[in-house]
Parts: sequence; C-alpha cells; structure tokens
Amino acid sequence: MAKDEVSAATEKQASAPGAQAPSVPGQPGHKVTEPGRVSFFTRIALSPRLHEIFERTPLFNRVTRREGRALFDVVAGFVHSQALLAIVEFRILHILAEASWPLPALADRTGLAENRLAVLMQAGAALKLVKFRRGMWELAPRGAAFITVPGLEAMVRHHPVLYRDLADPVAFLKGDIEPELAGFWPYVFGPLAQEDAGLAERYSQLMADSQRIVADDTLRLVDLKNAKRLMDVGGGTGTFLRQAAKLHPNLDLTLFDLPHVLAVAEPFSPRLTLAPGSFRDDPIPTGADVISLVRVLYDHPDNVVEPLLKKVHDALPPGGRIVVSEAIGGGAKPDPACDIYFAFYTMAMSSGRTRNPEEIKKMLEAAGFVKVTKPRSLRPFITSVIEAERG
Ligand SMILES: C[S@@+](CC[C@H](N)C(=O)[O-])C[C@H]1O[C@@H](n2cnc3c(N)ncnc32)[C@H](O)[C@@H]1O
Repeated sequence: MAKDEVSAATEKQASAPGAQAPSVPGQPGHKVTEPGRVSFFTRIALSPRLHEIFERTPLFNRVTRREGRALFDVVAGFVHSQALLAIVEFRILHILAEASWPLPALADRTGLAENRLAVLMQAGAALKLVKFRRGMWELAPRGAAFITVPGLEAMVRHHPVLYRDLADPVAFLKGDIEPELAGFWPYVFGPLAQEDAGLAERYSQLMADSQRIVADDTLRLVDLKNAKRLMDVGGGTGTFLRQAAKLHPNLDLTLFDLPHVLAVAEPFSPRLTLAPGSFRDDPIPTGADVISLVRVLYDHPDNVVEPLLKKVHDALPPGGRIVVSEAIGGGAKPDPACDIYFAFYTMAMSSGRTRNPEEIKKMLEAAGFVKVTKPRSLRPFITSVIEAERG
C-alpha cells in the first residue's frame, strides 16, 4: 500500500457527492440498506453449465483450473496445517537437517510405521518442506527456512490450542464456546504456569523470538533519525527498544509496561528508563517525541484502545509521532495472514481484535492525531505500520 493510501481512501469517500460521515465499509456501524447486485463474473461462476463450457474451452480452462486448484487449497488448508504439525512433532526437518535418510532409517528414527511415514513424507514434499532424491529423503530449502526462522516452529506447536477452539467454527463465531486460547496466554505468563516451567519458557521464548522479527520490520519502516526519545508502550521486556538502540545509539528510550513485566526486563542501556504502569489506569509519562505501540492495540477492545490513543496523544509534544505496529487487516485488499489467521486468533483470545487501516486511522483521528500514513508493509504476515502526528 502506498504511503498515503489510508488518507487517499478516506478523502475520496468523504468528498463523494452526497457522502455521509465516513464509516468503514464492511465493518460494524457501516449502514447499508439496499441489497447489491451479484456481479457479472460471480453470476458466471454460479452457472454449472458455464463451468462445463469453460472447462472445454482452451485458455478459459486454464483460468478455471487455476481457480479450482486455489479453491481446493482453501478446502484442504486444515489438513495441510496438521500434516505440518506432525512433521514438526516427529522432528523430521531437524533429522533431515543433519543428513538425508532413506525411508526405513527415517521410520526407525521417528518410530512411525513405514507405510504411514511414506504418506507423511509425500505430504511434506507436496508442501515443499522435504524432497525425495536418489532414494533418500532430504531437507528442502523451505523446510530449512522453517526451522531457522525464530519462533515459527513454536508457533506451529501451540496451534492445537487454537484449532481446538476452531473445531466447531459455527459455535465459535456465535460465541457459544469459551475459547481455550482466551486462558492460554494469561496461563503461560501467570502464576499458575510456575508448575509448568517448560511451557512458560517455551512460549515466552515464542513471544521473544517473534518480537525480534516484528521489531526489525518496524524499524525498517519507521524513520527515527531525528527522534530524541522513543517510548515503547506495552513494550514487554524491551526487544523493540533494544533493536532501536542498535540502529540509533543516541536515542533515549523509555519502556512502559506493567510492573510485573518490567520486573524481569533487563536494563540493557544507560539511556533506558523503565516506566512501570498500566495504560488503563495510569497516565502515560511525557518526555518522548515518538511513542510506539507494537502488537498492543489488537490485544484490546475499542473501549480500551480509544482512551489509550488519547493518553498517548496527550503525552506527546506537538508534532510528536505515534507508531502503531501489528498485524493490520487488508481492508479493501484482504490479506489471508491478517484477515484470516490473526483475525480468528484475536477473536479466540477474546480480548481484542485485528483492525484495518481505515479503522485505525479513524481511531487515531478521533484521539486528535493528524497526517496518518501507512508505509508499504514489507511482510504483512509479520507486521504493518501506521504512523501519525500529534496535531
Ligand atoms: C502482545 S504483548 C506485545 C509485547 C511487545 N510489544 C511485542 O511486540 O512483543 C502486549 C504487551 O502489552 C502489555 N500490557 C498489557 N496490558 C497493559 C497495560 N494495561 N498497561 C501496560 N502494558 C500492558 C503486556 O504486558 C505485554 O507486554
């Protein structure tokens, strides 16, 4: 998305003849009274007769076959994920990272029957994680990347919690079940987890690992050259600030988070000030000319985010900047990572929700911010950034 796309979309909407107060299309509160027409191409796709004709017509059949393939991937996505989870749990990628193996040796190492392992390996090859060459199973570059990207494997290993919540998606969406994920993170980081040190360690590491990648992408999108003090609100144990300090050694830093989180934060620089507090109950300290919120807003409902943005606004000097970095929905250009994965994930967590650029822009403006911009995301499945200025 181009830098000013958020602004451009809203201006267009507001200046259209007869336009009403801007609301976000497709989101709650957007008033649509009339049914719309089913589009021409959709009507074609609704006709079984045209399917047959297209399938027999050269060139057209390429399109329908490609669409059919994409549709089947959507249908089969859960099975793909579960095949990946099995590959992870049998540590197949790690075994193949040491050496290639023929099937019988791999069966010995995994304890799986050869005929079942053969099915799993073939599935792994279809996912391009492994490949079969000269009688041996070997690691493919995608499989190597999978075990190398920090946090990815741990993410897959915690998916059974999410998938149990999604086992009945109808009940899930109706709100008829109490999602397990809603208690998962509080459990991992809460006092109960002390009995399960391995679990706490594994998932704290997952947060820390993924935070590093999110921090790096955010810092590539945000210009902190002229910033004097950066305050990271909800900054956890400080990974984002640590990475920012590496790029900008003269930057003063403030880490704001709950007292029990800051109690385990390492004071890695004399330029770092720890500011314990709750953004729900306490004011946000002043003194920073840039305030970042990395993976914070989507954890919270609107009635927490709106006052939080107002507090951030009031803590900044005129011209000071807010940086929001998290999975942001694609809005008019839906993105599977944000609009499926993170949207369902945050719904299962039951505390917040993913928002699209228009929604975040509206919330920022309501808090008093101006010049809302969205740099083009490097990897929307890692993070996207929205910046604004205190008016
Ligand atoms: C999803 S984590 C994100 C941490 C870090 N920014 C990152 O990207 O990994 C959300 C953070 O918000 C903090 N947080 C939650 N509620 C808070 C509150 N009321 N006041 C201050 N921090 C809060 C949590 O302690 C946690 O560190």
